[in-house]
Amino acid sequence: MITVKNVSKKYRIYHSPADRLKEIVTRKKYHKDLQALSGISFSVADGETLGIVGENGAGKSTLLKILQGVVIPDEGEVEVTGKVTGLLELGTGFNHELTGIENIYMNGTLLGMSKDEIDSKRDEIINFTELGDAINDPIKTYSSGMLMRLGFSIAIHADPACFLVDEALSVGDAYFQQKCMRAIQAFKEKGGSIIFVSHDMNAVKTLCDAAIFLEKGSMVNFGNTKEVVDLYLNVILQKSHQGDLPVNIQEKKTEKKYNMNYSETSTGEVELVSFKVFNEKGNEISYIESENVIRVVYEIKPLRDFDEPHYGLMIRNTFGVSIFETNTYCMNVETEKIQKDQNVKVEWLMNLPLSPGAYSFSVGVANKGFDRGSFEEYSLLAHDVEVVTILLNDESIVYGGLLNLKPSICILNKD
Ligand SMILES: Nc1ncnc2c1ncn2[C@@H]1O[C@H](COP(=O)(O)OP(=O)(O)OP(=O)(O)O)[C@@H](O)[C@H]1O
Repeated sequence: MITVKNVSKKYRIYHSPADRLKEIVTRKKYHKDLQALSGISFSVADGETLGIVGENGAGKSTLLKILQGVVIPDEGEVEVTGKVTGLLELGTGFNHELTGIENIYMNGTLLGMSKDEIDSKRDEIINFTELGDAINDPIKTYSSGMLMRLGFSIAIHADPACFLVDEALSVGDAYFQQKCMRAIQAFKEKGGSIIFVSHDMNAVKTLCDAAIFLEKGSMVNFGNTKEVVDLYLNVILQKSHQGDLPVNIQEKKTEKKYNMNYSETSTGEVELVSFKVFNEKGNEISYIESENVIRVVYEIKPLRDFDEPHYGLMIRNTFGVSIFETNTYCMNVETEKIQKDQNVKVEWLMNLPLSPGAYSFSVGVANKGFDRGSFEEYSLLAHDVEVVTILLNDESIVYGGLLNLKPSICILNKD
């Protein structure tokens, strides 16, 4: 169990090391303060995974360092039952002149392991790294991926109560990253808590039970992962929008025109008038068997003229993970200019080879596309306007995973 109460941290920024000295000698202020964290409070129960999201410089690493005891907060308290270890800033706690094995002893001791404990886990730690003979070489010869393998292996074997995971994990190759994720999952199943910092929103949604959105050191939101991540993505969208009007985020509650509660990021220049899903026979549906064709129809009302409008659709699973998303710009579909109050009906026809479950639909309208799918103006993003349940198709093969890729297979029996 981790409890963080009202934690704040200020850094002093000096232009040069000389300013630090001048300040001591003259007792005049030669620094400016940077509030890296203010008034952060949350708790993480045993077996729970908490995600932390936020833009660069939001204070995520500072918070992790405080939890690990590497940085002392100016105010507030952190209570941890047990040990906190993790993979922060590759190479911290390592001596680069020493070998991999020597560093296991040194770093293990720093993480609170006794010599006997390290002796007993030494082979397990080495085997997990799969570094082979390189474990006897000084770690100054290691690549960042090799350092990460060593750091992760020591940290996860140090018997922590809470494991901190940040972007350092991403320097590992795909094989080792998956191995780490399996080890983290096993740690969680044994009742360990995890704090996960990532810019990969799909990973946060899949792994975390709750999430925190940090902005400029303050907690903007703490709670349901999907809601926190959606809010974060909406804020990012607001910042990429270059139009004259600001994009506002609102929680919409409407009469049953479409789904009851959905969140909308909008400039107020486009309204979603209706949203419906039909089967092949033209009946409106809220459930359908997998691998059937659906027709999605939505109508929008522009409240101003658009020169280069584009229309998008996104399908997400119950974790909020995007299963498929695209738009007319990405599909190279030419669209016509639209004028104020001239409603537009957009129809999508597609097959849904998705595994059984509930899926939500989101609608986007933007103006002036560029690059591989960015827009100058994000006029409307209405999340989760409708939910459709996909039922098992008895005629389908039995498969696991998110969707049926309908493979063909060829087996050659050699004599
Ligand atoms: N040792 C330090 N001295 C001075 N300022 C610092 C120090 N460490 C961090 N900061 C500042 O504190 C703020 C928060 O930094 P932090 O590294 O915690 O952000 P972050 O959310 O982890 O960012 P990123 O996503 O880029 O890793 C930033 O403005 C950063 O410049």
